[in-house]
Amino acid sequence: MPTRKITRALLSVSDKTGLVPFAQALAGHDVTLVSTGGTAKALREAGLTVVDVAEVTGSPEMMDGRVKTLHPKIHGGLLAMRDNAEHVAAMDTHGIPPIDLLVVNLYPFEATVAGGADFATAIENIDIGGPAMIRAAAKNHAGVAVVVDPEDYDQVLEEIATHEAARRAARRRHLAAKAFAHTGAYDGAIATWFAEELGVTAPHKRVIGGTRAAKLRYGENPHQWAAFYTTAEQRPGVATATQVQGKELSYNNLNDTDAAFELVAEFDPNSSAAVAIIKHANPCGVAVGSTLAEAYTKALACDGVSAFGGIVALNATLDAEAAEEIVKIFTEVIIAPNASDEAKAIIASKKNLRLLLTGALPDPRAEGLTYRALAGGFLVQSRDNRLVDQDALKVVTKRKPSEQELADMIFAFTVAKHVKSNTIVYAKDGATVGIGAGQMSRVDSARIAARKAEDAAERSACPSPLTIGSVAASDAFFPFADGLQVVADAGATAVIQPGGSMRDDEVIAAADAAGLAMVFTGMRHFRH
Ligand SMILES: NC(=O)c1ncn([C@@H]2O[C@H](COP(=O)(O)O)[C@@H](O)[C@H]2O)c1NC=O
Repeated sequence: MPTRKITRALLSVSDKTGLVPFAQALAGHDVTLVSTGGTAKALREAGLTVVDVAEVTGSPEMMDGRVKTLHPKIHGGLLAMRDNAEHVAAMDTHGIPPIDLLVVNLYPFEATVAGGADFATAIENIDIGGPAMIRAAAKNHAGVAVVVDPEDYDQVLEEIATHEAARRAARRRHLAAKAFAHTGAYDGAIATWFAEELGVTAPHKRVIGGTRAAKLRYGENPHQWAAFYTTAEQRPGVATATQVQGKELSYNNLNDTDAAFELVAEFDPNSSAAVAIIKHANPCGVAVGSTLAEAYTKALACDGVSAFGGIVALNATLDAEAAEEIVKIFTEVIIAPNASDEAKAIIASKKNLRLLLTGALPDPRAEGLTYRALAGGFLVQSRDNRLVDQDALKVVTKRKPSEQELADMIFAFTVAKHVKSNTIVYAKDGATVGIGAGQMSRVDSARIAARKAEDAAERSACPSPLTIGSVAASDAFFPFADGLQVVADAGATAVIQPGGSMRDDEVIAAADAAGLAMVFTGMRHFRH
């Protein structure tokens, strides 16, 4: 069906960005403007001639705006098929003027609830007339162009100017698809809010709405396409960050940077500077220190080989001293809450290096959801926002840990929470000295971590691996004493683990026999 020239447009928008110049351009093409209360007022103030929706419907806006456009004279004008004789006759009979262009954006429901609105205010911000019109126009895209995003205004003006029928039809399909995604995400946000209000954690249906933030060059591998979508959550991190410099971020960069920043945010910047270096979403070095430079140097010493091409996350403003250290080796991404001008200038010497600034750290204790796609579905769970506190630890061995051991154990367990299971993390003096990640056997993780510490010692001409005199953290209990024995053989003097194995007694006995101090957290941190 050949698309009709746009001669009549209905504009009803909450976000009035770009509205006036767009409407002026439409008027310049002799398009009749029909509009609702606030939109009409804005257009008239700009000197434009507007037909009120109430004039078309013969019915006033009523019930605090709950009913404005919900009328056959509007919906008939949007839904009538232009090439259907019966539809056209119905328009004639009932005095329904066709609408060729619909420009609607919705009541800002997500922003309203994000601002802490009460229940009644949130309900009033559920747009009804807008989505009804959008869906009607999108269904009838053969006859109506539907615009839900001010970014598309120029595209429509171009369509009007060029009158290229074939391209116009194709574009209208794209606009319709975008419109349905828009109302779908809008309703998804309402449903999610409603479930939260009711305290329902696993509602019968769940909709995840996101807005494309970037088309990525490729996915995890070059033969996979990928894009990055952001939600309304506003959690500081890759989704909210400003990229100060560097190459375009890749799929893997985004995934790794997210892991890095979430890990480093566990450490309160008021207590200590913290740095995490991440590869393939696992840390290859994490440390705290009195300065970021000190923390970075300590983190790098853990596994300087793996750190090459890594992601560096910092829990405080990147300063010049730390920047000088970081640029000494090839790094893909730096993420920090902020950076000093001096630090930015130093990073600028590496033009490909991406620097992301978030303005804030994510709150590791905040509630939220995490998702994982499976074949034919997805898993949802609450975020792992917990961490054992020192007072809840249970000493299970004859020997009690020293203050230093205790501090290192909490540090190591915090890091272990962010390492793929099974994990064993050795730490000493506020720095990881060996990390075993993602093994199918806990014993292997313990061995790999110890082996990596040996390699690091060899590289730095250290007489012995730093696991000697270290503490070890295990993300989950030791099912048998064998894993604990590896840790003891590596020279660790204290162990932190959740406990809860059927064979805890055997594990405790092995720890006692080796003279280790061991504490149970009662809390597991699997991460798959
Ligand atoms: N009730 C209706 O018939 C109705 N029709 C359009 N709206 C919305 O009213 C807003 C624009 O209102 P105004 O032009 O008064 O600023 C738009 O977000 C639009 O989606 C409506 N409002 C809510 O449902």
